[in-house]
Amino acid sequence: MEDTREGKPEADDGDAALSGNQDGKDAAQQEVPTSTGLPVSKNQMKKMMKMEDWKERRMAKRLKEREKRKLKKIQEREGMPEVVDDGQVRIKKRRMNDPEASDVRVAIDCTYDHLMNDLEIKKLCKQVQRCYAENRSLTNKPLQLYICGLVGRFQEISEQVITGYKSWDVHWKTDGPEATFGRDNIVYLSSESPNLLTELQSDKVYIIGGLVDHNHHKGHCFALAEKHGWSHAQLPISDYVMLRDRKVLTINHVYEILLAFIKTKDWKEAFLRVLPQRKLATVKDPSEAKGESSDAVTSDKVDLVSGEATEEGSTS
Ligand SMILES: C[S@@+](CC[C@H](N)C(=O)[O-])C[C@H]1O[C@@H](n2cnc3c(N)ncnc32)[C@H](O)[C@@H]1O
Repeated sequence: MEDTREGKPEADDGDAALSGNQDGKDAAQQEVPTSTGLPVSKNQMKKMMKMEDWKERRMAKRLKEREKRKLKKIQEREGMPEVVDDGQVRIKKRRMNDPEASDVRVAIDCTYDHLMNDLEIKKLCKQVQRCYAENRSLTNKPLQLYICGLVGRFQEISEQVITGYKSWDVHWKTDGPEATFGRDNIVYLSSESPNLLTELQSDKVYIIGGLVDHNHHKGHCFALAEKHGWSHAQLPISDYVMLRDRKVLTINHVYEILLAFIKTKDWKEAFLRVLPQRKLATVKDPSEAKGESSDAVTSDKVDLVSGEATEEGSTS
């Protein structure tokens, strides 16, 4: 079994960091605000970022191994070609202009710099990177992936954490969604919307809020869509599966669900493919789903373990 302790940074010695002279703090010990509102020293923030880095590397390694196993299975089943380049074996990746690519447009709206600290923007970059990797995977049919708001801290941090992002096969945009696509073409995705998404149309652009906020800004994107008069919709989760807790998903899970839906044309299959087992409480019978309309929107606010109504929590 993999030794997950390998390369793990030292545990947070926040107490030590805080035990210095509080009056004469040096630069490294100065406090910086966090999204929780609790101040932490620069040292602690550095350690948190290091720990985060380590977790991401470990996760990336696992994902890579999982992807390798997945691809091997596909190759065995479908005989997908491996491209041999300078003696290196590479797996051919999908491109957005492949003949089999979808013309459905999905954009990640990265205009929320002002609501995130550096660590959260870094997580956003990683989730965007995951969306891109999934878009290129042979297991999927690529969507037209747009990334809006490539300016400011999002751009600076992307440059630090994503090697070679400029040459990615995505549509990079500096403006926000309305300036890029026009008000009438937008469907902003939000778990708070009372509308359920049923189909994906090529004349619309489906916007995912690029906001990693651990739900500190609950309902922010929905309020924004309402304010600007943009159409909005939530994924039809409640019609097909019951979640253990909240239905606010990560950016990459939302993107992967859209990819899976484009591939399978089946929402239930898309949710089951993407949502982690631990998130699922139960799977609905499709006949139950038929005829359920927006009433179903409220049904997953019932905790299936306790049977009580829950306040949606936050991890995204
Ligand atoms: C981590 S969530 C951000 C939550 C944030 N508090 C907000 O106001 O949107 C990232 C984005 O994923 C999309 N999203 C998450 N769960 C969703 C759901 N159940 N249905 C539709 N979109 C969802 C939304 O576009 C959301 O802005």
